[in-house]
Amino acid sequence: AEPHVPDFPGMQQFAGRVLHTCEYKCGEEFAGEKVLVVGCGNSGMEVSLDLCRHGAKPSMVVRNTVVHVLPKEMLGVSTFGIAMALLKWLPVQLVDRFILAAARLTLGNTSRLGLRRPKTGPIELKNLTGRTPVLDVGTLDHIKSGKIKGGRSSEGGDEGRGQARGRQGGAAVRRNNTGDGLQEQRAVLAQGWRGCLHKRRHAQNPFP
Ligand SMILES: NC(=O)C1=CN([C@@H]2O[C@H](COP(=O)(O)OP(=O)(O)OC[C@H]3O[C@@H](n4cnc5c(N)ncnc54)[C@H](OP(=O)(O)O)[C@@H]3O)[C@@H](O)[C@H]2O)C=CC1
Ligand SMILES: O=C(O)C(=O)Cc1c[nH]c2ccccc12
Repeated sequence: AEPHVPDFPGMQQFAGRVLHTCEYKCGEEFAGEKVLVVGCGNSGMEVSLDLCRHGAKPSMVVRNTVVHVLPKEMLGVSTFGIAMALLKWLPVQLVDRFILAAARLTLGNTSRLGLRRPKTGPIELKNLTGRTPVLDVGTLDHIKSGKIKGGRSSEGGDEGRGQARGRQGGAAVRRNNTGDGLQEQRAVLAQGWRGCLHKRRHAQNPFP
């Protein structure tokens, strides 16, 4: 797969350096800097957390705010492992209900952070559309405490996916709508990858 760097119009207007998550190594070099992170998939969440831990000030821009965030582990056991084990005995819908109850207990109500859950459960949704849940490794805590700022890209949202990707990403970078008016010095694009996996995922009807 290849890094997905949409060729969007706002990119030229962004004064700082832009890099893709594949070029991102460690948050150390970003210490003290405001950094824009575009995309809230697993990479965007992990990069934001790493930046935060290294004293940078990440702001995330999110296009599709309807997403399942699950704890990566529950009491030290991988959520994915638990889900797979339960699926041997129980139907998908029931395992989804269990996972969601556990997520609610450990992460709280994610919609208060602007991340609303899809109506379909995480495993069923994965089976239907290929969209994987976002596995939280501590990023949500920093979003809650305000150390990681969140903003929604101005255009589009939960519909108009696919074709409009580049344009919306442009708007996201241009707008810098995360609060204090200070321009981010650098942006990390966490918009995923282009490859066979991507094509397969978007060939089917996207959620909902
Ligand atoms: N520890 C782990 O388990 C990890 C797993 N991974 C996996 O690797 C794969 C790739 O992950 P990742 O690199 O995060 O990519 P993903 O495809 O999972 O996430 C990309 C994110 O960028 C957004 N995005 C894409 N294009 C645009 C655009 N033009 N404008 C604004 N937002 C945009 C997507 O939003 P939208 O939903 O709107 O399309 C989505 O939130 C995934 O399967 C992921 O689960 C990656 C890192 C760690
Ligand atoms: O991104 C990964 O590594 C996953 O395994 C994602 C995933 C797919 N289905 C799940 C059910 C519960 C927890 C994680 C996943």
